[in-house]
Amino acid sequence: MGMIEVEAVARSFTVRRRDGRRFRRSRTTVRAVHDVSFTVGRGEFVGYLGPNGAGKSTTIKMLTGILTPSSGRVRVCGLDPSRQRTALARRIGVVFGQRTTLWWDLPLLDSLTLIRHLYRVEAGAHRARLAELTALLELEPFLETPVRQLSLGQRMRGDLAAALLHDPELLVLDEPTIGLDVVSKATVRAFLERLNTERGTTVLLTTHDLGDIERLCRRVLIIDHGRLAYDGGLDRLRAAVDADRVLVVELARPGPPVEVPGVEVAGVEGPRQWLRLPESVNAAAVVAALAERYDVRDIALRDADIEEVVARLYRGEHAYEPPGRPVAP
Ligand SMILES: Nc1ncnc2c1ncn2[C@@H]1O[C@H](COP(=O)(O)OP(=O)(O)OP(=O)(O)O)[C@@H](O)[C@H]1O
Repeated sequence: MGMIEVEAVARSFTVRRRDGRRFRRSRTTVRAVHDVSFTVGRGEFVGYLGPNGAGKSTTIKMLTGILTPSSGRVRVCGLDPSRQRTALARRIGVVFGQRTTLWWDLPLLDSLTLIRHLYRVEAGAHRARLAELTALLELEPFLETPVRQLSLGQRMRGDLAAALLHDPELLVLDEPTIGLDVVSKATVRAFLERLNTERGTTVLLTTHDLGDIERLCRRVLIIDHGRLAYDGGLDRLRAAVDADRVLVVELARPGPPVEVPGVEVAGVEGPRQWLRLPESVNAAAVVAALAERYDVRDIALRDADIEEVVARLYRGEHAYEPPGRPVAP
């Protein structure tokens, strides 16, 4: 059984639009999520990405029981989220980077204590877990500070603790590093990595931050216009969009495209040339061949970076086909 099971799920919204003329309204249907299927197994760390308005929040709301799907089937920890929302809340943790679940006017410690009653955690277990999370997230210096006075990074650490006090099997994160400084981001990422590898907590992470993805996710799902555009490893994502590495060669002087077996010149600009290296070609051999035949000033190998890969995918330059099921145009 998967920790998260999403089967042919769709969710649409009816929106009323006011026409130019007064009192006239027209209804249109927005398909926020359209025929999405995926399974997340226990212990996975999965990134859920897509451009603005793609349907990420709608999916997360269906997984946490805030929204009911228009059609299809959702199971999280074996439960139907919209029907068994309270039971599910005891088994999952949810953090929205843009808003806090902590009590604004109370010291952080009071919030974390109150949460025990919300989830009906036994006092001894709560005390132990609070001590553990306080150490891991370095909360000690600001436990007595009212939440409103915390920095964004401190507040996020507090929110993570709040979401994890009842030791959930699954943690769902919506933009947890948004607006954080470099140091706070690093702390949060290191913590999430430990949570997943050492405690085995399953994590589903929505983010626009590709650093989060590269650092943490072994698998990514990409949603675009409400449809799943990709489901696979980070490496396969890179490979699917562009298997080629690019060699940037700086020659002593401008000239015609260089000729090296197995290599295609993708661009020439004065003395600089861009060479595509298919995966099968050994970069060192190409560099050696170039140095032998040409007057080379500089050479740099550039890996396709994930940012570029995802951007291309968003622009639809690569269509993902789920196994056995072609994607409709
Ligand atoms: N309650 C709603 N009523 C009407 N339309 C909605 C509602 N919620 C979402 N939508 C629409 O559904 C689509 C998907 O929205 P959603 O918030 O899921 O996207 P997202 O991927 O989370 O985007 P972002 O990265 O900007 O948060 C959008 O077109 C949005 O306008």
